[in-house]
Amino acid sequence: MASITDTGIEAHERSAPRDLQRLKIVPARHPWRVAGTIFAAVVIAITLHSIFTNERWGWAVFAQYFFSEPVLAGLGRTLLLTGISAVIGFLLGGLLAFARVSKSPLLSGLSWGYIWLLRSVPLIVLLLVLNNLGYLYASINIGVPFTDILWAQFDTVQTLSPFWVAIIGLSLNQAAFSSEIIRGGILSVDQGQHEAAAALGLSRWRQASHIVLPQAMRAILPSGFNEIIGLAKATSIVYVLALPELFYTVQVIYRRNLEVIPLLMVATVWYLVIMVVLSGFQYLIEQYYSRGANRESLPPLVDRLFRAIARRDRDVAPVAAPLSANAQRQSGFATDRVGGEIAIHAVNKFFGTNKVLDGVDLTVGSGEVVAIIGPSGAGKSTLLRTINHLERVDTGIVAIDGELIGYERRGDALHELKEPAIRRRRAGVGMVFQNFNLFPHLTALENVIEAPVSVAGVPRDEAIAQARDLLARVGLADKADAYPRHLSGGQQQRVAIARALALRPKVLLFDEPTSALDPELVGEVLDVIKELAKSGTTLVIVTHEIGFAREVADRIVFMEGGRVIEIAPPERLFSAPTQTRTREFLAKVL
Ligand SMILES: Nc1ncnc2c1ncn2[C@@H]1O[C@H](COP(=O)(O)OP(=O)(O)OP(=O)(O)O)[C@@H](O)[C@H]1O
Repeated sequence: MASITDTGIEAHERSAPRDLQRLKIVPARHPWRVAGTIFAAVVIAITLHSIFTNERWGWAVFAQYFFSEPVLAGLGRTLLLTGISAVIGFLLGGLLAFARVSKSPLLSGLSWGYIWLLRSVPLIVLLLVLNNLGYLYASINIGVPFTDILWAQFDTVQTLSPFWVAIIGLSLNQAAFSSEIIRGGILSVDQGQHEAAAALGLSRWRQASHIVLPQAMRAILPSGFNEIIGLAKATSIVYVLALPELFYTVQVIYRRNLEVIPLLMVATVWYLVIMVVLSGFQYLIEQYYSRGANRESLPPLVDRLFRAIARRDRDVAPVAAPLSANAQRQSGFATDRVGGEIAIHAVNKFFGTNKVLDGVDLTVGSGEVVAIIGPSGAGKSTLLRTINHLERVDTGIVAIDGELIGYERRGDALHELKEPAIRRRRAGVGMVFQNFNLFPHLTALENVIEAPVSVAGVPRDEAIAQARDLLARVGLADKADAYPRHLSGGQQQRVAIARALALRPKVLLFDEPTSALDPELVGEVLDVIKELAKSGTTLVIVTHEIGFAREVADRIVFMEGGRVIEIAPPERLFSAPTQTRTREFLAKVL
């Protein structure tokens, strides 16, 4: 009989691997794969043999012209046209993409019209029209339109040389296509990323450049490089302008010496070289933007190189800025914080015809911990999101310490504030989301310092020291340089809590902070929130963890159908609820 050891593993189960170790491993045979490989090798050998032994390919002529001066000059022009048009095209394309996704119908419409027009007109037609612009407009005037004021005047034909016509035509055409690629990348970024950035108070520009675009790049790069490779080849179309780029140059030569094939090979091999170089760049840039995107880490050397490029080494070297012994020992949060007072009065909110908040009144005192519970669809998350104005209310007011977050009172009217003002007021309200919404391309440390550096203007070194301290407090001192995808769900949520705390908020909102976690990870997040509850920060927690709500909250709010049904301290609400609906709900969940 197999014996049970102290570790609980039966003896025969432990001895089995030892038997297996003696066995020889025989790899599976794949005869068809071998046959296919031999066939492919034979085809390649025959092709190469034919190419290099058939004199008609004219390799001697090829060698004579490959590095010849006119060919190299043509190659230079091709590279210049590709490089300049790609840069202008993608910059203009980026502006068009942001205009297209903007909330201004005029900007969006203008962008749509441009893309529609330029994608419809064949490139060759565009180039020829631009080349004949001098016929339509004899001069280019710079001044004030519809007046006689004129600062400068240029002759169109003289100014627009074939080279500049080619640059303008290729760039305008490229912009239309690349804008759609960039828009696709922007749309691929999860909505939660925008919300997390907004909740941290990041400016529009910072959101776009540091949060959205780096993540969008993963979707943009493969199609973007396709476009650039296409552009490198499409430059040959400028032969219609008699501009001697690579292809036009070899055409001129073979018309003279009739060595068509060798000269076409000269152009082909140079195009192949360009493609190899571009593909190499594409690989490196794709690797750079895949930091943190995959579960697997990058090879250590590549990772170190990229960190050095991003000047992040000093941020993440675990021994360079060790945690102070004091911080290592700390497990709780400073208890001298002054929490904000939240006043929610007569708030109504519709989604279409669905009334999701119905006359909600609630005040939360400074430093109080309030848990909101209720059935699914009760409006709990929506109410929470109105507190930091991620959700606009239709009527009613939400104020923190007497200050309305999204509005300004002028006389009898509430005027909606512009984004920068809302962002400033939001800085006092931290938010932790159900799905964490950490920025996946930034390490844990970089996630935490993002708002202090870019919103509060804290010097970077100071922000890093504070962030290390915060990460230590949530038990993640050793994970500062880990990307979110390399952390467990519970660890990610604790980083999210550290990030929300980094701006020292007066109020902290938790939107079902443990719903996305496996049961064994829930405890570690709840422990951090319990510590926070003692710190004096006002906490509002939407949760389905009834036991936790009972333990941590000063008061429990029960909601249903968009209305607050009952508010009471936990000991009263759970033992003697006054409302029938509360009783029915608790009977189901307790
Ligand atoms: N962006 C939206 N557009 C339309 N309807 C929405 C939107 N967000 C929420 N709702 C609706 O508003 C109601 C309240 O949703 P909310 O997420 O606030 O509920 P909840 O109490 O937090 O539910 P749960 O516990 O399941 O998360 C639901 O009927 C939901 O379908």
